[in-house]
Amino acid sequence: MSNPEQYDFVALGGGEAAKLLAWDLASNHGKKCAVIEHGPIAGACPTVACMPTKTLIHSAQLAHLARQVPASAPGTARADIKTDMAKVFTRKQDVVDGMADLFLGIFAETKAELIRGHGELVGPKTISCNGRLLTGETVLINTGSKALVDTSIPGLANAKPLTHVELLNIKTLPTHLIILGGGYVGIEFAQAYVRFGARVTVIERNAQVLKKEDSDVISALTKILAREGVEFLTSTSVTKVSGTSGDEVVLTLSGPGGPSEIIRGSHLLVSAGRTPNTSGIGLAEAGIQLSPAGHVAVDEQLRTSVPGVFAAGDCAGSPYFTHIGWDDHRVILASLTGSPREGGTANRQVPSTLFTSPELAHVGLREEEAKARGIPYRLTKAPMAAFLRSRALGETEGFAKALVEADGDKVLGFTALGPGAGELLPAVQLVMKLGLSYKELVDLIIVHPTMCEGLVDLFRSVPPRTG
Ligand SMILES: Cc1cc2nc3c(=O)[nH]c(=O)nc-3n(C[C@H](O)[C@H](O)[C@H](O)COP(=O)(O)OP(=O)(O)OC[C@H]3O[C@@H](n4cnc5c(N)ncnc54)[C@H](O)[C@@H]3O)c2cc1C
Ligand SMILES: NC(=O)c1ccc[n+]([C@@H]2O[C@H](COP(=O)([O-])OP(=O)(O)OC[C@H]3O[C@@H](n4cnc5c(N)ncnc54)[C@H](O)[C@@H]3O)[C@@H](O)[C@H]2O)c1
Repeated sequence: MSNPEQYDFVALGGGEAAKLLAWDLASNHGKKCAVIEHGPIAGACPTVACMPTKTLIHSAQLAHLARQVPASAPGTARADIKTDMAKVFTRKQDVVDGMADLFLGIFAETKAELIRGHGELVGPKTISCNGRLLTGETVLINTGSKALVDTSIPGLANAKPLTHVELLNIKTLPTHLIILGGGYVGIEFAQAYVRFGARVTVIERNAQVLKKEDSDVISALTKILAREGVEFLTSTSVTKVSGTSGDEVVLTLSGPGGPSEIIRGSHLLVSAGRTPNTSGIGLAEAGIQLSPAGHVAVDEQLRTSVPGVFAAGDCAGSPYFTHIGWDDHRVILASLTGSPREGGTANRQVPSTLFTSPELAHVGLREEEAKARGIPYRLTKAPMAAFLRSRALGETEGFAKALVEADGDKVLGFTALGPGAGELLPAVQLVMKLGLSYKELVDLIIVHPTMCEGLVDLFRSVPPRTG
C-alpha cells in the first residue's frame, strides 16, 4: 500500500452532506477534497430513493388521471388504460442519469475528487480505497443506510425479497405485490403500484400504518388508498415466508384474522425500516464509537468520538430525510469555517412529506403527541375543500390542522393532507422558525386561488385564548 495522500477533507460515502461539503470546501475555500463512493454516483436520494420514487409516483399519477377522464369527459371510456412499465422504467432511469450527469459536472467544476470504490477506515483519519491511502485533516462518515431484512423471520431472506432498489429496476408489472412494512417507503410504493394496475397488499405489524402520525390523518389517508385498491393488513406479523419473489411468495401471517392466515403474491417488497451502513468499514479500528442503535455516535455538532471526524445523514442517526442530510452539511460547514451553529442539530425543524396523493405534510408537534405530553394547545382544523384551489383540482379530500400555543400565539405544529400539501410547509415553517404569531399568516395577501391561500382561513379560525 502506498503512503497516505494528504487531503483537507475526505468523505467516506458519497451521501448528501459529503458532496455538498466537498463542493463547497473545494470551490469556496480552496481545500483539497475527495469523496469515496462505492455505489451509484452521489448517494441514495438521486439514484435509488427520493428522485426515482417521485418520478415513478408521477408516472402512476398520470395513469391514475388518465383513468379519470370519463369523469370530466363523460362518454370517453378509458377503463382499458394499461401502463407500459418498460417506459416507466426508462423515464425513471432518464431522471436518475440526468442527476448523475449533473453531479459529475459539479465535481468537475469544483475540482473535488470523486473516487469510485469501496472505502474503509484503517486509522482514525485514514481511509483505504482502491489500493490508495487517503488521510484527511477532516474526515466525514456519510455512508447512509440500507433496507432492513429481518433474518429472524423464517424464509424471508431465502425468498429473495425486493427492496426499493430492485423494485425501482423491474420493467414488468407485478400481478400481486405484497409489501412488508407500512412506513414511508411501503405506502408510497403501494399507491404507485396499485395505480399501475397491480394488486397490492400492505402488511403492518402496528395497529396503523405510519404509526407516528395522528390517527385522524391516517384514517383519512388509508380510506383514500383503500378505495383505490390498496389492501391493508394491520396488527399483522409474518411468521414464515416460502417461495421466491418474482415467481410466487407465500406468507404465513399472524394477526386479527387468526394465527396462521396464508397470503400468496407474485412479488414481495421489504420496507420494514432501515439499518445504518456502519459495519465492516473500520469504525471500531479507528476508535469511532457507535450508538446503541448502531449509528455513528455524534454530538449536536455531528462530531464523532475522534477529533476531526464528523458523521452525517442516516448513518449518524439524523432523521432519515435528504433535507436533513442537507442541513447536516450546513452544521458541519459552520464548524469547519469557524462559526459553529449554536445548538447544532438540536431543536431543528424536521419537516416531512409523504408523496402519496393527496400528500401528507407535517412539521412540528402532532396533536396526539401534544396530548400524550400534556402540552396545552389551541386547535384549528379545516377540510381540504376550504382550500379553494383543491376544488378546481377536483381533489378536495383530506384536511389541514394546526396547533397554536394555548397561552400565546406561536404555531406549535402543522399537518396537511391534500393536493401538493408539501408546498404549504415553508410558509408555516417560517412563522414557526421566527417565533412569529400565527396572525402574520392571517394578514398575508396570498394569491388566489393557490393552495397556500387556504392557510389564511385555517389560521383565522384559531379559537380565542381561554385564559
Ligand atoms: C425509497 C426511498 C425513498 C425516499 N424518499 C425520500 C424523499 O422523498 N424525501 C426525503 O427527504 N427523503 C427520502 N428518503 C430518505 C433519503 O433517501 C435518505 O434519508 C438520504 O438519502 C440519506 O442520505 P445520506 O446522506 O445519509 O446517505 P446516502 O444518500 O445513503 O449516501 C451514502 C452513500 O455512501 C455510499 N457508501 C456506503 N458505504 C461506503 C463505503 N464503505 N465506501 C464507499 N461508499 C460507501 C453508498 O453507496 C451511498 O451512495 C427516501 C428513502 C428511500 C429508501
Ligand atoms: N417521502 C419521504 O420523505 C420518504 C420516503 C421514503 C422513505 N423515507 C425515509 O426513509 C425511512 C425508512 O422508510 P421505511 O418505510 O423503510 O421505514 P419506516 O421505519 O418508516 O417504516 C417501516 C414500517 O415497517 C413496519 N414493520 C417493521 N417490521 C415489520 C414486520 N416484521 N412486519 C410488519 N411490519 C413491520 C414498522 O412497524 C413500520 O411501520 C423513513 O422513515 C423516512 O424517514 C422518506
